[in-house]
Order: sequence, then C-alpha cells, then structure tokens
Amino acid sequence: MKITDIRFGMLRVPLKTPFKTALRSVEQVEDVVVMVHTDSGRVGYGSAPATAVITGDTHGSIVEAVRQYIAPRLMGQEIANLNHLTHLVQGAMEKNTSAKAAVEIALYDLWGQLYGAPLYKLLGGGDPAITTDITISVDYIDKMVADSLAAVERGFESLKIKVGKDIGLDIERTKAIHAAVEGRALLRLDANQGWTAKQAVYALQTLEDAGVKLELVEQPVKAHDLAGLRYVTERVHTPVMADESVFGPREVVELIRMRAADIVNIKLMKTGGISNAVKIADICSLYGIDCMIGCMLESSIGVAAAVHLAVAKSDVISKVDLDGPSLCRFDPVASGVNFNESEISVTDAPGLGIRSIEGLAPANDLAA
Ligand SMILES: C[C@H](N)C(=O)N[C@@H](CCC(=O)O)C(=O)O
Ligand SMILES: [Mg+2]
Repeated sequence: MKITDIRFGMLRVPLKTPFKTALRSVEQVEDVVVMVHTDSGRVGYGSAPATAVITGDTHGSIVEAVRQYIAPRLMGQEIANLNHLTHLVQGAMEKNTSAKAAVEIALYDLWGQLYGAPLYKLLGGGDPAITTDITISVDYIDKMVADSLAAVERGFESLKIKVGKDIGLDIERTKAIHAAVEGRALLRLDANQGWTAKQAVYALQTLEDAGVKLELVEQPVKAHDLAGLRYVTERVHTPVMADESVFGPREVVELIRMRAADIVNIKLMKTGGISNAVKIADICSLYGIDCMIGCMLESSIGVAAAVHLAVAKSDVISKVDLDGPSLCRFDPVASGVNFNESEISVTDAPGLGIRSIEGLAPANDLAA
C-alpha cells in the first residue's frame, strides 16, 4: 500500500457552551483534516486544531507544513514501513507538532487498515473501554458550580476545573465546586500557566488546609518555568502534572531529571503524533511516572487516535482527559470509537475505523 496523495479538509463543530481557559476562549472546534490517499484506494484520516497559544500552530501553518515539508517526503512510500514513515515526518522540520500529529494519525490509521486490525491492538492491545473526565470552563463561581453539578448528573465522575485567572477567585471557585460535588466527583485543577510558583503554593496549601482534596493540579506555572514547577511540586501534597511544559520525549527526560512534576499529560498535538507519545509513555513507565492522556479542543478524529493509545498503554496512562467530543453539540465523525459522555469504547474496525465525516469543507483557502 503506497502513498499517492495528501489532501486537506476543514471540520467545524459548535460547542455546547464556550470553552474558557486562562489562555483562551473558543466557541467551536475547528480542525484541519488530513487525508492520506494510497494506491489501494484506502484513505487514512488525521486531524489537528490550531492551538496557537499552546503549540504555536495555526490552520495555515498546519496546511503549509504538511504541503511543503512533510508530504513531499511521503509520496510513494510504503505504509508497511511505519517506523521509517514516522522518522520522515518527525525529521521533516522543527516544531510544527500539530501538523506532524495530523499526518502521523492518518499513517497509523492506514497501518491498521493494512493489517485489518484496530490501532490499539497493533499498539499492544488492552481493554477497549476507558472513562474520561470533563472540563468545567473558568467562569463566574455560580456558573461553574452549576456546570459541575450538571456534569455530575451526566455521569462524569471526574471534573477538570479550569482556573488560573485570579488567585483569590480561583480558591473560592474550587471551594464552592468541592462543597457542591463532594463525594460524587474527583476534582482536577488546570491553571493553564496562570499562576506564579508562589501563588500556586499559596492556593494549593490554602485548599489543602481547608480540606479540599484535589486529585491533581495541572500546569500551575508558565510552560518554560520548570524550576517554578519543581518549586510547587516540592511544597504541596497535591500531585502536580506538567502539560504545556512538556511536548516531546526530550522535555519529559528533563522533567524527570529535575523531579519537576509528579505526572505528565501526553497530548498528540504536543508530541507530534503517536510515535513520540509511545516513547513518552515508555519513558514514564520506566521511571514510575504516572501519565494522563489529554487532548486539545478538537474533533473526534484526533481524539480517537488518543483513545487507541490510551487503551494500549493503560498500564502507565491512568488518567484520561479526552472530552473534546463530549464538549461538542454533536459528533460529525462516524468511527470505530464510540464517545458516550464519560464512557468511551472502541470497536474492532481496522485502524481508526472512520466511515464518514459529515460537513467536511474544502481547506484550499488556508495556504497558498
Ligand atoms: C479539552 C481538554 N480537556 C483541555 O482542557 N485541553 C487543554 C486545553 C486545550 C485548548 O485550549 O484547546 C489543556 O490545557 O489541558
Ligand atoms: Mg492542561
């Protein structure tokens, strides 16, 4: 099965409610869809959102990186040589992790199709059912409490609370949500880099002293501030998770060397796809570091790939934040992964099992 063409589409899906973090506010998912065509007639699908505030990638840069740097290396290549292909993708250029991720996801989809097996089985197998948390956007306290209660009613047993806007309000937000859902849901905080190290220690110690038990705190400080991350990790009981601070395997090695965090959040859009995500999971497994599998605000194509990885690496990926599809008003993608609120299950359809994508628009206007 040889690669003959790479084409693009745009997928837009409205959200149930605006997604608000310390870094941005968005009202719809907007993904570049990458379609890798082969001489067998089979097509592999991948996707990438433009999370410029985290990865630096825009829709235009994703399309241009694939078109100019990645695609030319892949034309005529054999899908069976997957390791060679991922090497070509990763070596095509620096950074541009979202573009690399979209292409790698499509290549792994084709690899599964080639061998007639769902991706998770080729990645090592596992129990094809996982449970995700759901994000509660940062907002007025009453709204966040109401959103948290609604999420618990929908069956979510783990809430990822966005904070990082105002330290005093963040403490009040967390206390109010804790009081409202205590005993019914685990609470994870994600400050999305919004605090200084000292503010983070103050907020977390205040919450700990008030009896607010948190499962973890995610990315309390600026992405580049590994020393700040370590400062927080050393001073609080709450487990600290690195998100924006770690993209690829090299950063994870440095994080472990510095003992800067307790947990690593793996996201395909940061790693540049599945090959590096597998490496990170294996490094963390070696050092006994727990992982979360996360996603950007993105469609169920890229999230489906993350689900397959989570199933296959469940020994080290113990926490799941794959709520992109649950935040959308509907899922335009029919695939081998079924997203049903907190419960996600995978069928035996080959690769990602993508059968149709409703409303896929041309992406020709994004780049020359
Ligand atoms: C969607 C997911 N729950 C999430 O919060 N992901 C990111 C933010 C992604 C974005 O801004 O698109 C995170 O910080 O963990
Ligand atoms: Mg995060």
